[in-house]
Amino acid sequence: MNKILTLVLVRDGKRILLGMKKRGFGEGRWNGFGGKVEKQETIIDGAKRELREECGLVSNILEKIGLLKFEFVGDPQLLEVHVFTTEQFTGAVEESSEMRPEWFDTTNIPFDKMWPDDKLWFPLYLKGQKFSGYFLFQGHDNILKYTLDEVDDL
Ligand SMILES: Nc1ncnc2c1[nH]c(=O)n2[C@H]1C[C@H](O)[C@@H](COP(=O)(O)OP(=O)(O)OP(=O)(O)O)O1
Ligand SMILES: [Mg+2]
Ligand SMILES: [Mg+2]
Repeated sequence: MNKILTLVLVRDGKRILLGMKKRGFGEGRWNGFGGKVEKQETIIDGAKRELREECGLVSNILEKIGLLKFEFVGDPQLLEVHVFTTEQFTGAVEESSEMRPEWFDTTNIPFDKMWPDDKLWFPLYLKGQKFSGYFLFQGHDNILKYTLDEVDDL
């Protein structure tokens, strides 16, 4: 069975909020906010919870914009990441034990310090296009092959 995760990208006009991952999977990389969906919660509730836990923001209006599947050579379990965005949120941005948040201009996204797939699908996200992708990784730095499609519905 796939491992289900969420990823939330917070926008404020031309700025995007990213977090520097301080520990665990993806440590040292900028990313949106998210994580594992727990057994008793829906995917969207998991996304809202992770957003609140990791950067202090509360949003009840998350738009689903992408579905990304990741496979790692030698690991039979696929990661299934449900990607959301929001421009409507309350609360104050706060650093958590997992993430150090920072606003970036959308013309200055730090792709060299992000997961390597991000530079492939972020342009679709930034132009408002929904997407679905699959990436086969060798280790955490090399994409061996991938597919990425623009979709109307997720
Ligand atoms: N390749 C790639 N690109 C972009 N984003 C991601 C990946 N792989 C990923 O896993 N992710 C995203 C999906 C999630 O938002 C995080 C990974 O989840 P993680 O933060 O480790 O899970 P949590 O549940 O928050 O962690 P703990 O609370 O258990 O420490 O990265
Ligand atoms: Mg997380
Ligand atoms: Mg978390």
